[in-house]
Amino acid sequence: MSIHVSNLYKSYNTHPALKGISFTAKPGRILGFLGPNGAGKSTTMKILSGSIALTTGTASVYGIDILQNALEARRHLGYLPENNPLYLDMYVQEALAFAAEMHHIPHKQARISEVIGMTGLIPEQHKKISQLSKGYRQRVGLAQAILHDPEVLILDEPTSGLDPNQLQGIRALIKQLGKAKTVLLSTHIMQEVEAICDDVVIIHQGQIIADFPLSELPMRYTDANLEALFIRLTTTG
Ligand SMILES: Nc1ncnc2c1ncn2[C@@H]1O[C@H](COP(=O)(O)OP(=O)(O)OP(=O)(O)O)[C@@H](O)[C@H]1O
Repeated sequence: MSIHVSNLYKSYNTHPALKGISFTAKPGRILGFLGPNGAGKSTTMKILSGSIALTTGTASVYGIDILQNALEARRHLGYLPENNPLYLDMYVQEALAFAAEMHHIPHKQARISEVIGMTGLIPEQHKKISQLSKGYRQRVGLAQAILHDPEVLILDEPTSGLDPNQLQGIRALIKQLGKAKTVLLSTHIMQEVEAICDDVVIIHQGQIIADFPLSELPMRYTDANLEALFIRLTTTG
């Protein structure tokens, strides 16, 4: 019940980006949200985070309807948007203090220090964001997303463009976070899904074409692995 999407439609002017999608992401599990470029992943995540409006349908975060009670739904949600927009001129501590202020977090400095520790930012915490490597910038984005300790995390391609060392660190962090939270994660890296996700939803041309627990892949499909299944489902029909 942590993220529930029901019959969701979204059109950009006349272009239908989502054509009635429904799925559920469950607490304590990481859901890999997969699909080719332009399938509708970011659109879905933006709607859930309240960044853009839906056309029709319903969605809830932590049991709270995102239209009827948008502010309350957002309190329970941490969102890392695609391309992780950050204020490059800010220092790490400053950016987190700004985010803490927005969320009205009590004992601000203690929580910032805690999150800096959790996200492995201690060695970089006194730098400007513009001085950080891409991997550390992702950590700042994640730190901002988890600062208010939301039950639900929406991460739009959190590992894109990272080198293998940075990848490993960020994946370990997401896996750790996923033990206690509901995580909806989009990625194009099938290996990553196999490494950290519990559930898989595949979207293609604005429609859900697969929705299953990863452990059931061999029982449900004859494809050799997730990549083979993804390619078969998104290049036919
Ligand atoms: N602001 C917009 N205006 C018009 N069309 C848009 C807009 N944003 C997205 N679209 C279109 O909606 C569809 C879904 O796009 P979306 O960004 O949700 O896909 P995605 O699955 O996140 O893709 P990618 O993997 O490339 O990030 C695409 O056809 C895209 O061109």
